[in-house]
Parts: sequence; structure tokens; C-alpha cells
Amino acid sequence: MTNTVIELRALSKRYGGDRGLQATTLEIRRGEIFGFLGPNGAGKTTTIRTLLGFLRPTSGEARVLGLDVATRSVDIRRRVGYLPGELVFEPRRTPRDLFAFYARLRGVQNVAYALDLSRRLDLDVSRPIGALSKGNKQKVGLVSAFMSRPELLILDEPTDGLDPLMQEEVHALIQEARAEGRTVFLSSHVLSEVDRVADRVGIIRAGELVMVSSVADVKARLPHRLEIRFAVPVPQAVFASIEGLRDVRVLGNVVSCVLAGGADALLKAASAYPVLDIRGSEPNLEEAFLSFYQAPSGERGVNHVA
Ligand SMILES: Nc1ncnc2c1ncn2[C@@H]1O[C@H](COP(=O)(O)OP(=O)(O)OP(=O)(O)O)[C@@H](O)[C@H]1O
Repeated sequence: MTNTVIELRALSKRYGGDRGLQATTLEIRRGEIFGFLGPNGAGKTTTIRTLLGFLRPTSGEARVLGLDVATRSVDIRRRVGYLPGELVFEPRRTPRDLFAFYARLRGVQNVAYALDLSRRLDLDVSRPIGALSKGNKQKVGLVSAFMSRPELLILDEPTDGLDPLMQEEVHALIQEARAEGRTVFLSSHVLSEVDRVADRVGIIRAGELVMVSSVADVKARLPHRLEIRFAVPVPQAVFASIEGLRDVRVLGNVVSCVLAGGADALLKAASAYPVLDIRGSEPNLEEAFLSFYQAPSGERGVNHVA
């Protein structure tokens, strides 16, 4: 059994003359949660719809679960749990009927697991879908994607429209899927969500995959803010001139700075005074994302990593 669940090889999709996705190469491994991030119009939905065979690649190729997206899309769609970004349901149908229909379509024995998921998400399965709120329609989409326990889930903005409690529940579902060795491809605008659940992250910009890295690596590469508290006030001049530090602030007996290089020079300077406490703050993915988008090219905080 191959460990690659999604594979893109120089995959491009053009809309007439406009680019949707350009020459993208990427591998997603079995059992990982991959977060796909990018601003509006970057190409996330284009990528997902091409992987599911709703759009034909302009050039290059892609395989999902070992199946070619250009020729095997029916099989791919049967085996993948897909949550689209824009949900369309027959309004008079109830969630219970819809889940029974999907169960027959996908060869799922019964709807017990779908009803169990509905309870977890606090979804009333007996009301017509047309009468449900936006958040509850989202839950119908989520249950539909998860109910067959698919080996691959492709989720486009899974927590869109959900309250914080329900967002937690969806994150738990995603993590449970991974614990069972299943794979999750998660497109999101919500950086904190990707930060929390994803193992690796890919950032797409104007149709181009500009970074792929583990979430831990993204954070490790970012400058960290450090705060040192001394027992006595310390001179500004000593700390302001240390190499590898940015944004140095000395306020009485507290020095705060961003550690852009090594910490050696800073610690040697600090050792001349009585130190009470040192604290470092862990950068989050939001800072990584902003540093990537805001820094001039060639000086980006985070670089492409295979
Ligand atoms: N059917 C289409 N015809 C022409 N251009 C399209 C079509 N669908 C998407 N595009 C263009 O392709 C680019 C990528 O769009 P896509 O919907 O994939 O972005 P996205 O990352 O999913 O954005 P969002 O976060 O806003 O959903 C955009 O410039 C968009 O205008």
C-alpha cells in the first residue's frame, strides 16, 4: 500500500487566459492532516475541484488514492469524504433522508454513525434542510463527509459558520480521523485552526504553492520574542547594540527583544546583571503567514521546504 494519498505533478489549471493553479507539485502522506492556506482567489478551491475531477487539468497530472484524476474521478468521489465550500442541498429533504441516501450510494451498512455524528454536532436530523440555519447546513455537509469513515477527507473551510463549541467538535473529529490512520486535506482561512490541527501546511498565492512545511518548522524558523527581567534597572545602550536582536525595548529592569539570530551575545550581556526571569513567546502560524506575505521577496521569514 502506497503512503502517498494525494499526488500532484506539475498540475496546472487555467480558466481561459486566467490562471487558477500553476505547475504545482505536492505529495500528501497517509495519516497526516495537511492544512492548505491562502488568501481569497489564491487557487484553493481550484485545486480541490481538480483533485475531485470536477475540473479538468490544463496540464500536468494528479492522483488521489492512487487514481488518476483525469480518468477515475467517479471512483475518487466515491471513496473521498468531501465537504465543499458551497453546499447545495435539496431543501425539502431532511438530513436523516439524505444520510440514508448517501449510505446506499456509498455502501455504508446503516446510518447509525451518521446519527451519532449528528448528535455530537447537535444537529436536528428531522427538519427539512431548507429550514436549517447556515451553521446547521454546514453540519449536514460535515456529517455527509465523515459518515462513511473515508480513508481521505477533503474539507473546504470545515468550521465555516460554526460556533466555537462546534468548531472544537469538528477539530476533535478531524483528529480522531488521523488517529485512525486516515488522511485529512483541509483548506482554511482560519490560521488558528490550521495551527491547532495540521501536521503540515502549504501556502498558496496567486495559483502558486509558495511554501510547504511542517507547522512546527514554520514556527521554529520564525523570530521569537524574548523578555528578560532583571533585579536592577539595566542600561539601554548595552542591549540596543547587540547583534541578532530586533525591536529591542528596555524599560527599567525589563529587556524585551525579538531574537532574529543566536542568543549567545544576549545571554553574555545579560549575565553581567542579576537575572530574575526569562520568558519566550512561541510564535503562531498567523505571524508566520503575515511575515511571509508582508516581507519583501528574498527576505521572507519562512522559505519553501520540501
Ligand atoms: N470558473 C471560473 N472561471 C474563471 N476564473 C475562475 C473560475 N473559478 C475560479 N477562477 C479564478 O481562479 C483563481 C483561483 O480561484 P479559487 O476559487 O480557486 O480561489 P480560492 O483560493 O478558493 O479562493 P477563496 O478563498 O476566495 O475561496 C481566482 O483568480 C478566480 O477568479
